Amino acid sequence: MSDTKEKTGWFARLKKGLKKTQVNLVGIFTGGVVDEAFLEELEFQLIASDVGVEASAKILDSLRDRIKLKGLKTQDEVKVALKEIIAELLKPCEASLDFDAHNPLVIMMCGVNGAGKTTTIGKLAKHFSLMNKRVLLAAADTFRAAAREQLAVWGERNQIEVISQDKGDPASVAYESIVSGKKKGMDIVMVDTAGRLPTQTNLMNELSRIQRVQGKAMEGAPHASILVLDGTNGQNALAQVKAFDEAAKLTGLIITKLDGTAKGGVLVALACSRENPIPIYYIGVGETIDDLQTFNADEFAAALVGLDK
Ligand SMILES: Nc1nc2c(ncn2[C@@H]2O[C@H](COP(=O)(O)OP(=O)(O)OP(=O)(O)O)[C@@H](O)[C@H]2O)c(=O)[nH]1
Repeated sequence: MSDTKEKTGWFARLKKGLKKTQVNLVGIFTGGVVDEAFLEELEFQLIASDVGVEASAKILDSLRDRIKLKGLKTQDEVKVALKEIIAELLKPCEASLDFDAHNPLVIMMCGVNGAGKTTTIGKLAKHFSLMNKRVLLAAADTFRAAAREQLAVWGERNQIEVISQDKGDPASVAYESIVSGKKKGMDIVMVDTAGRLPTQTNLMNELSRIQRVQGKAMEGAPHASILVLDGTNGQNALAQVKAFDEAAKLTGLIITKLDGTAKGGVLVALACSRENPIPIYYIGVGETIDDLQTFNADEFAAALVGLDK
């Protein structure tokens, strides 16, 4: 995830992944004049990319100021300014996990059904073990047998230990995994939880319980409480963040499937949705392990408007 060659490869993948979102946004930069009609069309396309009405208005205000201040004339100049404004808005969301803060670092993943939790855990576990971290997985999705099996098969293939219980209590799977992780000197314990909808009150309460119980196994656990969001959900992500934050005290987000959607602008909406936006740890633009990378505001903004870094 670090050297320049890998980074270049990732940027190309990110740009390709965001193609569907880019198409409409980039399509309006035809080299014509920068007039009111052009700016209104740009605002419309931002809204269509799920940037949201408020965030789009904010971007356009800043853009108009910059056009005046810097005397921008061409659409190319406006595109660069647009990229800079989006990058500035996204910057507060940049964050990385602090692997040295706790031993083990306990990470809990939650989200709606099919958001990509289990596959993301698999990709991250692999990334972490390539960083020479010892990883333990807790299959606290006791609801769906297939999810447990998916994690078990994956763990076996990658020589990563997975703790699970047949029809067990998810909170106790999480608890026991942390105790075991401490005993075995693991660096990271990752807890998978069952998919649930914000409207399923009993399941959201269960998530709160899974979260609370971890603190009994280790002070401050889970140290990272991550909501995995399906990028194709667009603006619905905002409601999911609110509900899961209330239930699981989120520390960060991972946004998957940005390759399958024209709604990639939702990251800007998330960044603008509150004064202290929830950090974005990783984003996913495909099915392979290399398609999940740390979130970088500059790269994302450039890829979104179809510019090079
Ligand atoms: N195209 C694409 N597909 C992805 C990405 N991330 C995950 N997926 C796919 O999304 C599907 C659902 O992923 P899962 O990991 O099973 O989702 P989950 O959240 O664990 O599902 P539940 O256990 O039902 O809640 C799988 O087919 C993944 O391969 C991504 O970034 N891009």
